[in-house]
Amino acid sequence: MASESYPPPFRSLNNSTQIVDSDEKADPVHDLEDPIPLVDLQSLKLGKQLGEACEQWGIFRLVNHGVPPTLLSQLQDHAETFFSLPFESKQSLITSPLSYFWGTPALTPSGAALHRKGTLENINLVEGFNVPIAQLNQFQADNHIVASFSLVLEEYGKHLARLATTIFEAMLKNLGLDPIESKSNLSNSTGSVRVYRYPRCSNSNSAWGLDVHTDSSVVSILIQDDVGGLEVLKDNDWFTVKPIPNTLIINLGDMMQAISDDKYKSVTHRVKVNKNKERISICYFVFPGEGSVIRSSKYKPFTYSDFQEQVQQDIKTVGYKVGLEKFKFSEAV
Ligand SMILES: O=C(O)CCC(=O)C(=O)O
Ligand SMILES: [Fe+2]
Repeated sequence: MASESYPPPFRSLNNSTQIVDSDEKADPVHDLEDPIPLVDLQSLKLGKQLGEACEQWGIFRLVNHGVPPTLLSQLQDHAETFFSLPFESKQSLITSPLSYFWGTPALTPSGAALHRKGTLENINLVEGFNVPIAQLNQFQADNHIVASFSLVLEEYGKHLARLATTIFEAMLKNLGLDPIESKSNLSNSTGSVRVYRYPRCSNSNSAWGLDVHTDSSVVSILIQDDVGGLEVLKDNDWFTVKPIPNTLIINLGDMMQAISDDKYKSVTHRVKVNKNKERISICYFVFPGEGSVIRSSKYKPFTYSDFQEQVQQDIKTVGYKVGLEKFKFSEAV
């Protein structure tokens, strides 16, 4: 892979003079066959499988999801082609309402990278671009690589909206929540796709692809290539989310944890970089509608924009996202 495709600070990551030490980071990771619960979208037992996975893990693997395997492989091929373009071309080709970023997954509402307090010595080894799906039709793509990628993303976006709605409705049913009252807590017009590339890094202990975090979304829907690196926390143990072709990974985010009154978990996860291979993943995040208030017994009523504002402020001042804790009834704001 031509190193000029990488953001400049990533170009020395495979420098052979770097010390390569053991593969293990501080905490051990369980590398079981496939620990992640499986949910079959076509199964009559969907509600039961889903409820258990959401309560115990906050993440599950979705099968029989109806996204054609050809579409999934097209997405992967387009992402590889795009990321291998020179860094400067990627910066100039991705224009508003899309945005290109690297070094952090934290973005401002307009899509610019939001660098944390005390950063640069502490960057995440990731580059990507953000695509607000509802605004994709406003994107002027003059370059043919980007234009054909955006058509594939538009097609994928329709499947993602369908899946997010189906899963959300099944979760509401499982929680015994009123589907009409809770409907606005998921709005597909807020959906955005992030396409990521994680560089390979000979010293994979030196930095993370993505630091430990929870997603702020209602749900996130993720596909990954065959490299692996995503790890999730359950009951103080880390587990690898293996790459399994044609399966989708569904993560619950902070909004869903609050909507469920803490019955469901917003899963804690992180991404490790690989010593030998770069990795591509494509993630969809969907949020409550604008002005939609989340009410529960654990948290003060809040909207997603209240939450997002608080997160941005915390990243700038404390250096990390504090998250739902800030909205707990017992917390002083
Ligand atoms: O790349 C991945 O596997 C996960 C990405 C992720 O966790 C995120 O964007 O929030
Ligand atoms: Fe995440």
